Amino acid sequence: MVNVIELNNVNKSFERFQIKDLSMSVKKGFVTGFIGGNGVGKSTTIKMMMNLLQPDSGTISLFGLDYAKHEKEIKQRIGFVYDENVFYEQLTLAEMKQIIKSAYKKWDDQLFHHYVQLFELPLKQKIKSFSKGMMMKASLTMALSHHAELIIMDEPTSGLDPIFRRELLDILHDIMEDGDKTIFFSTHITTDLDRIADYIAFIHNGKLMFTKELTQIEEEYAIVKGGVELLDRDTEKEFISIRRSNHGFEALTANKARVVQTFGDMVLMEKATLEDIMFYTKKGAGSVASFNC
Ligand SMILES: Nc1ncnc2c1ncn2[C@@H]1O[C@H](COP(=O)(O)OP(=O)(O)OP(=O)(O)O)[C@@H](O)[C@H]1O
Repeated sequence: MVNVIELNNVNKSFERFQIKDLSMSVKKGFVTGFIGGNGVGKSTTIKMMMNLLQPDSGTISLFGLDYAKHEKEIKQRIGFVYDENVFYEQLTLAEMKQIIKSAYKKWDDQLFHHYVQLFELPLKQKIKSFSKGMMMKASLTMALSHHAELIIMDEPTSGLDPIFRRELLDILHDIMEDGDKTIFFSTHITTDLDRIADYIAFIHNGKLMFTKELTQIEEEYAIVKGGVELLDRDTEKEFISIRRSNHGFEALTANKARVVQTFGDMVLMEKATLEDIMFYTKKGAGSVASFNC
């Protein structure tokens, strides 16, 4: 399988935060959701993928090319949606389009007008008067109008109402139909990913915890519930972190099969959502941890 994005041993330090030895790849022809809590390094990673920020060390390549020699070619092939306004606010959408259009060889006016209509965007209204949702729709329209092979989006669904979020996911789904496109996007709204993602990349405190197929996550992870008398120094090792209450414990495992071996039918197992995985990983922070509630 071809990788469209590859990061190898990437490090980036700010005063109070570090991306640590991050290696990850994004597969061509699939949707990868990039998840993690607030301030864990998602936007920093995406900015490095877009060459808006340079790593201190490590390598980054897109379509097998590096930015040092091929920046223009790479940027032509990417549709980028950023969670901040990147337009000139004094301009109308029609005027802004003329500027963006001139930067792309494969710009498609017909496609642009298709999305303008679909998203019900006003062409002649100044961008400064756009709502957050309209701004996101305008950003998407620009990103989708030049036949990009790779769509990279930082929090595209944040600030959107549930109906448009769902519509957006349908549009992304349609874009994937031809099999050649790749989508990589960060999100806090993990339930969106159930609808569309093939792979999940999970980052925590600047470290990549995993990139896995969504189906593999479902096979490996589970929430386990049982009585606290089942827990001791050995059995606790089965869990990423454990939540104890007066009624018993609830814990996240990344190895369902071993939990069955260890506990048999003395515990209950439920599907772990991506939110569960993020929550328990944060509580565990790398080592087995218990917390009370
Ligand atoms: N230019 C910068 N200078 C110093 N610190 C920075 C800079 N950019 C980001 N940071 C810090 O790096 C950390 C990670 O930020 P980043 O924006 O990558 O997180 P995120 O995962 O996208 O978070 P969120 O989901 O809240 O947007 C934060 O603590 C942030 O304050």
